[in-house]
Amino acid sequence: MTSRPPFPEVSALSIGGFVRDDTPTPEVDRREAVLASLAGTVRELVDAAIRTTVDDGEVHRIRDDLAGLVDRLRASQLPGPAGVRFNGEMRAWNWGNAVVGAANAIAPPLEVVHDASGCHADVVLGAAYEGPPGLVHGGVSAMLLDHIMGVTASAMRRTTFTGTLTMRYRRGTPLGPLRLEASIAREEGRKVFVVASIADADGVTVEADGIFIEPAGLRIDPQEQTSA
Ligand SMILES: CCCCC/C=C\C/C=C\C/C=C\C/C=C\CCCC(=O)SCCNC(=O)CCNC(=O)[C@H](O)C(C)(C)COP(=O)(O)OP(=O)(O)OC[C@H]1O[C@@H](n2cnc3c(N)ncnc32)[C@H](O)[C@@H]1OP(=O)(O)O
Repeated sequence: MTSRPPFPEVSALSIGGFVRDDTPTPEVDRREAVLASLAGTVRELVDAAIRTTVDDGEVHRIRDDLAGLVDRLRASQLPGPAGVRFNGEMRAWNWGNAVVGAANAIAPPLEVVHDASGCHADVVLGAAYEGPPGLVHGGVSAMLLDHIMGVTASAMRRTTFTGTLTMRYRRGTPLGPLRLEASIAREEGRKVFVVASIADADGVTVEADGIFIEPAGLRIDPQEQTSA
């Protein structure tokens, strides 16, 4: 769910839990589309469950039907979470990610676009993301900003973790269409300082700044990269 700038090839097979997986990109794309289709319907289910007013008996019948579907999905499962994988073309996939995971109905999902100044994303948040009445939960705002800021800091060419994240909630963020923007303010060694915001049609609702750190052990040595 992330558009990709060019990424230098790395020779290492797996780095810090990021798993090198040589599934060809067309096969990754095909499977991702299948799982995204399922997640889209599950997302509809979440919204429908929150907002349903059908009677109790119907709720119980639907629950029983859904339990059967869960059993069918459980027929073949990964042993743990989906993780992050990438192939030799640096096609990365993190289908369980809480913010952008294609297979994760909890993720809005955010579709992050890299632009000249950093990253942006347009997203529509519905009833599943509510905190105060009609407004986005503050933790959800922080989660989405953390992700887009992390992606901005890493620019898909290095791995960065959130070190410190500071939020300023200027006014309530209404559920509905929103725009997130993030850019790098400055860098100091392994520290990347990122600023970001969420805005609705009337302007900025949340501002954030954060320090994202490239862990020493995950640093990609430019000498290790090849252009072949
Ligand atoms: C490699 C190939 C991979 C290919 C993969 C391709 C694509 C990837 C695709 C998808 C990626 C998916 C998702 C990623 C995107 C977004 C995710 C959102 C971000 C997150 O959700 S991420 C989870 C939450 N995050 C954590 O779980 C961090 C836990 N923590 C740690 O892992 C360490 O704690 C760490 C790394 C933070 C530091 O560890 P460290 O050992 O490197 O740090 P060290 O002590 O050496 O300090 C070095 C300098 O940073 C300063 N410093 C240290 N800590 C600081 C802090 N907290 N705040 C501010 N400054 C700090 C020092 O003061 C010093 O500064 P100075 O040099 O000036 O003295």
